[in-house]
Amino acid sequence: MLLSLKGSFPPAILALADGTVFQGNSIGAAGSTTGEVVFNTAMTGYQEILTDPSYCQQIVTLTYPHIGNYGVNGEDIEADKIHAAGLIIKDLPLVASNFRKTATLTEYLVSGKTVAIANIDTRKLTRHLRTHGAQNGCILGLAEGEAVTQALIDKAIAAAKAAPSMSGLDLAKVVSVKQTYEWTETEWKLGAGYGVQITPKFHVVAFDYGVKKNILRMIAQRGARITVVPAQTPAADVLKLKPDGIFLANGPGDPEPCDYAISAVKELIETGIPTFGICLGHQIMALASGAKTFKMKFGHHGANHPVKDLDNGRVSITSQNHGFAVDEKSLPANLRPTHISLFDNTLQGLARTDKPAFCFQGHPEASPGPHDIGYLFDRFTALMEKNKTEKTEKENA
Ligand SMILES: NC(=O)CC[C@H](N)C(=O)O
Repeated sequence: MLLSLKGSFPPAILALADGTVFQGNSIGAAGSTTGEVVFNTAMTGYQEILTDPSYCQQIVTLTYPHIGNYGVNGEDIEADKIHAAGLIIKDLPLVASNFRKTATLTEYLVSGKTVAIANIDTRKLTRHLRTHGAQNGCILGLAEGEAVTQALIDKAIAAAKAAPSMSGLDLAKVVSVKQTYEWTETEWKLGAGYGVQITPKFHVVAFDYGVKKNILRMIAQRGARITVVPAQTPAADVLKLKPDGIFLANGPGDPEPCDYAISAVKELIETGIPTFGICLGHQIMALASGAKTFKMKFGHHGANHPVKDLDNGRVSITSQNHGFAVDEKSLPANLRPTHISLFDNTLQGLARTDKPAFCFQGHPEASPGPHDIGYLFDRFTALMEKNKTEKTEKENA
């Protein structure tokens, strides 16, 4: 199976910045791409991963060996285009089968102009990244009839070395929407597809730092209409929209240079409007509260990460995708740890002790991944409900 596949796809080169070279086959667009090479251990969800804006300028290697076996469809997207800079896999099965399939993975990668490489020893590559840390890489996908030469290998290594470091990169404002828009779509149901929120109780303003659609769906499902605003929207403009709740989205890059977001969030939390942050949003909330973030060695990317809720000892299996984390030693007195990773004890959740604001480092919307920690969306709704009731009582008093 693998032999026939190898014969039908042109060669490709994967070079890491430290000079390590792998050779495989090009299964996406021909051409070259660079980015930070990270590994993701999820067994399914390659389409959601490719379209997750948090993967902007990252090349994703999937440790699950068979990728592409259920093709792609029009529903499993987390954004309107592929955001990952490239894809690295082991085996592309010859047959893709699923009742929702509209195209094969290869067709999707080619139409999305995404460079991808298959037939790579992804276990070896992952061990390398775990030992030496995430690093920049380059995939060179050759055209039909082209052959690998030492000059091309040298070119790929040079491109990997020249790629910008993820530390210090503000990518939230790059991927963010430029215009405000309204969102009412709810969660997917078998046989019915996505629904629409027609009787919203709450109005949520969501900062788009690179938001995944399933987050918006899960908030809408719980009774909200959402106004999604660009990453650089000032706090005053958000307040004009009279939100019942504020949501801080996930997003790519380093949170530290996002000074516009940090100052807007600082101001908004002070107003007492319930605020919930996910991933980059979690890091921004921490920075806005006075904590610090740091770059991890190889980050957390997968759908099998155990996280402990420190309030009740409950362990959830969670979806994760981050390369930075909040430094526990830097927490101010009004920022309380609520969750930790059981893989490496890094911080996974925080809550303000003085304001109705909390955040989570992993991905409660999963997509892909288990739904164990979906209760955080209910917590956000409960905070909005409480705040609304208190406001009405005050007005009526
Ligand atoms: N998924 C995210 O929001 C990622 C946040 C941030 N870019 C990180 O890598 O840590």
